[in-house]
Amino acid sequence: MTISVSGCSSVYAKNSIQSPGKQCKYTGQSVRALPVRILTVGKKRSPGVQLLVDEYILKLKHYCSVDDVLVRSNPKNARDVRAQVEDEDAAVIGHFGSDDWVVMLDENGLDIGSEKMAELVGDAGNTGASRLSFCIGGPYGHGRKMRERANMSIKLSSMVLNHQIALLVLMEQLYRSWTILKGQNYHH
Ligand SMILES: C[S@@+](CC[C@H](N)C(=O)[O-])C[C@H]1O[C@@H](n2cnc3c(N)ncnc32)[C@H](O)[C@@H]1O
Repeated sequence: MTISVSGCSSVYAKNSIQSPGKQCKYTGQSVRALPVRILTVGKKRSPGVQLLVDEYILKLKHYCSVDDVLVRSNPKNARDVRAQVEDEDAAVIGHFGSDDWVVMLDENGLDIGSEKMAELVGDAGNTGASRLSFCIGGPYGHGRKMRERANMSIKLSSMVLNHQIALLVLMEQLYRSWTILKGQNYHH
């Protein structure tokens, strides 16, 4: 099942007190804030990345709760890539509730801008889901089961990113999304 993330307006409200930047269809409306869970497949994180992750979790806590979960890469020490990806899929999917709205991060996913990302966050609150989950794959990406489970797949760039960099870009875009939804002066 997929959702549409179209229809953002980029009208700039010059006379607004908050002087918001580009807007989306939910700007100024009340949006149901689903708790967010981000699952990243990988090994131990670098301290520098962890500092930034913690900083964005603090920023995001003004808007929604954020659960940052590191899923161990190759959890069963499989010897071939296919088995490794299947094991990683199973480990990640095991963290999802049946009513999670799951967004898969993938370099071949849907190319959306920041306003549409804000709409994705707003739309997720209207799906009936109880949590918005994002998943970032391991060194070989996601497998078939994850692709079947995900409600949608998005790209952050046309370039392939290291999973730790993908996590940071995702967190910054979630923060940006909330400032767009709230009409705050961050996104220009
Ligand atoms: C090192 S990449 C894996 C690349 C691998 N070629 C693959 O098959 O996906 C690890 C993870 O980071 C995320 N990622 C990397 N580049 C991305 C991009 N441009 N957009 C969205 N997610 C990306 C994806 O979740 C990917 O599974």
